[in-house]
Amino acid sequence: MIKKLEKQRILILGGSGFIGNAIYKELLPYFEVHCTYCKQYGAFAENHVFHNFCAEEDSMFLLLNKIKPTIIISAIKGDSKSQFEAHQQIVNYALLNASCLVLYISSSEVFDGQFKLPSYESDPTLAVSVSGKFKISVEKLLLEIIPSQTAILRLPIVLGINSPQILHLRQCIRHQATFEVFPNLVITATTINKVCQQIHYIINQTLVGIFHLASKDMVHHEDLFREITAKIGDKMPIFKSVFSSNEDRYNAILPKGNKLPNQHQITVAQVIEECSLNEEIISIK
Ligand SMILES: NC(=O)C1=CN([C@@H]2O[C@H](COP(=O)(O)OP(=O)(O)OC[C@H]3O[C@@H](n4cnc5c(N)ncnc54)[C@H](OP(=O)(O)O)[C@@H]3O)[C@@H](O)[C@H]2O)C=CC1
Ligand SMILES: Cc1cn([C@H]2C[C@H](O)[C@@H](COP(=O)(O)OP(=O)(O)O[C@H]3O[C@@H](C)C(=O)[C@@H](O)[C@H]3O)O2)c(=O)[nH]c1=O
Repeated sequence: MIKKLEKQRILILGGSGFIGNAIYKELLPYFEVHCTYCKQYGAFAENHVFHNFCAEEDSMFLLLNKIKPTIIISAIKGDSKSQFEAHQQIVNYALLNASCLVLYISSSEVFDGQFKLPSYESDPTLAVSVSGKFKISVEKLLLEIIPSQTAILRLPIVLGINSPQILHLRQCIRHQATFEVFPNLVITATTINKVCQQIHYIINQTLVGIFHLASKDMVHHEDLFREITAKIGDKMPIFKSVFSSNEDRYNAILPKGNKLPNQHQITVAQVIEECSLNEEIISIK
């Protein structure tokens, strides 16, 4: 039995989601972990460590004072005003609890307004999408007010054998359906297993700052999915190439100034390998 670190109590906002639930499963054997869900009552209402929280209806202040977390991981979706207000409550709570660590799951979308080059941790953010601008606003809120308690975890597209994207790809292969790819989009990628390992390490080391939890090399979006498909088997979906410009466009975040140790890094080849594990393993999982 792995000894739980009694002192830490973790609250995962969005613990019913793809990323949040994977983090929950990763940390559960080691820490006291609480999660929130919003609409997925069926799956989580009976679980006593899952608390119903929808940002536009419920009070983050009450939730935080009920759970009294020492680590907060924000993995909720949405780019509304209520999500921002919820994060303002998180900041107020952290100001009163100086040892509380806040991990914010951000995204490569914070750089979707500049596409000439890949982006590094210290590059100025620039977004054109609503979600990218929203994430920048939360990053700024946390970094300006509680910088010594904040870890900004920027993620690229997160894959893995049970990830929504790969399950969608397998469906498109099975039913010969169209799968959208971007031939001139240069991205980085990662897997949910690697993200969970990295977040576990960041918590154990109580690291703060900005992290690009992405592959250390880049790939064209279309090539990534074609290579995964080729490794899965000899059937293909109908790849629908979507061109948004003639020359290469980057939406790639690279780790550089804040790298984790080698064993916590990942390459595109490793992402492809992990995503193309055969289905038998999926059924065991
Ligand atoms: N998936 C990816 O590849 C990447 C994701 N990210 C970011 O990670 C975060 C989580 O993404 P992902 O796990 O894929 O998303 P999911 O849609 O799988 O999960 C979203 C979570 O947020 C909860 N939620 C939805 N609406 C609200 C609301 N109004 N108030 C409170 N909680 C709400 C959901 O609860 P419920 O389902 O119970 O309603 C769920 O727990 C997002 O911020 C996303 O931008 C960043 C980069 C890549
Ligand atoms: C849909 C779309 C995506 N993209 C880019 C964005 C991203 O780098 C890559 C994959 O986007 P998808 O929406 O297909 O991936 P997907 O995994 O569906 O979406 C995730 O992407 C990451 C980056 C996030 O930040 C998450 O919030 C989530 O949006 O393709 C475009 O350039 N144009 C588009 O029209």
